[in-house]
Amino acid sequence: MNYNAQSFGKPINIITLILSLLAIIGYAFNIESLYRPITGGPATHPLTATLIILLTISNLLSYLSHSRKWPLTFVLIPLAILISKLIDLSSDTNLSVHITPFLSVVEQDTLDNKSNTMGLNTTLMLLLVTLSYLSFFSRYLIFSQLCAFLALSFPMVSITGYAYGLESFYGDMSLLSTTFGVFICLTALSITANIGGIKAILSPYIGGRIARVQVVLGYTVPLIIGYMVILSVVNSNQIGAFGIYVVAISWFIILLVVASAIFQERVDFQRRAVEHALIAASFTDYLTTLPNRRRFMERAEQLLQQCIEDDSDLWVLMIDIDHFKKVNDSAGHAVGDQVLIQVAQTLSQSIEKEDLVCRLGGEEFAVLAIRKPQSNITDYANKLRESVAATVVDGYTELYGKVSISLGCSLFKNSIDSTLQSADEALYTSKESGRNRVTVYKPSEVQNSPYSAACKI
Ligand SMILES: Nc1nc2c(ncn2[C@@H]2O[C@H](COP(=O)(O)OP(=O)(O)OP(=O)(O)O)[C@@H](O)[C@H]2O)c(=O)[nH]1
Repeated sequence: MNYNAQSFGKPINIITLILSLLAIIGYAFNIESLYRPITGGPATHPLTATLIILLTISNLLSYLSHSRKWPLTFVLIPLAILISKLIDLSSDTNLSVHITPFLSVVEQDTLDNKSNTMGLNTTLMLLLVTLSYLSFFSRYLIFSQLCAFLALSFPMVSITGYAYGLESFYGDMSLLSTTFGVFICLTALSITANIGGIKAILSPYIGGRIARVQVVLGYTVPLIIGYMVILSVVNSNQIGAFGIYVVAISWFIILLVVASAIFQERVDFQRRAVEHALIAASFTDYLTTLPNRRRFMERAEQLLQQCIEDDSDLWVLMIDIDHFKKVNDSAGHAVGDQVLIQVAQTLSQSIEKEDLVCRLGGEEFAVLAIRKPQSNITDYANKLRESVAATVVDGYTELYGKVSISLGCSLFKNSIDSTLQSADEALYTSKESGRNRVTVYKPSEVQNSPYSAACKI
């Protein structure tokens, strides 16, 4: 068994083993209080204690040894005993009597009219726990969890009986059997704690936290209200109290659901806000707050569709600050950052409303310009260049002069990537031709020369 997340089962299993051993010691040394915790109440039958010991040992072995042989053996023995017990209960045979330890004590108790039997509830509970272990060893994990969960309902009914003083609820199940019944069912549940409902309840996240509170409140509150109802029915025969009980429980469930919805909504609201912030951050350049390359590519696809629909042109303008290394070297990296921020601001203020400017990285920017005829694009690019040249950057321009940029423009071709590449080639031409200028990529000329002609306006 993998006990990483299921570790809560280990100590419970050991406590269960100790309790059942105490019951056996009670039989061996004639200490009745060890197997009959309430004087005159039901006793834990020696066969019940023996079966619990076998099941707890199986559980212990499963995480002590790597082989499944021994844990399985310690489960198959209880299975055989429990089947014989079921046959006894259904057809008046006495198969299990032959394998009952301390039979003389049991027989004496029967003669003295003291309750000491292994009833149907205990048998079914232990059978379900055994099936839970068996299906776990056979890797039917959800079925294992289901069996353990169903098994737990038997001692829970018994607990309710002891709490309310209703003998018919606990019947032959002693308080001790009820206690280690709960424990062994929890141990059986713990072995599949990494999956299904148990995993959800134990989760450290919101769902698990809400589920744990709901499980605890959902059991204790109706139990307490029910106890008060029982008292009022017994003391003053007020049958109407049951009606109040039903209404109280219904409102309690509604309250629980509403409280959980409020809590969930509050946490989910924070999660949504963080999610939006993360999405925005993933599309934004951290320094200039301009859209980044990722947003550029996404927007390019959208604008392209628009341009196809209204049969207009889509231009890509590649922009690079000239000699930016010198900016850093002369004025320092912090001033270099300020230059980038100011250039970004100028560009975003200078482009037309439906266009987009982004920082591709380093000192490189790009503009997506739509609905501009070829004759206008050079003017548009030069307008951007002049705006940057007129930009004042505190701590730089007054000492080192204007900031200049070079631009390369390309009309959309087969894909955004190839258009970027063409614009980059045009930009390279601007740089080669002396910087602080605009070059428009001309496909026809590319066939003869690697770069298009530069034009300084
Ligand atoms: N301050 C600052 N500098 C950056 C940032 N990103 C890139 N750089 C610098 O930008 C400079 C780019 O230099 P180069 O690629 O040689 O280009 P250049 O000096 O502008 O020369 P040309 O492009 O040929 O005109 C490098 O020194 C990088 O360290 C940034 O976010 N902040």
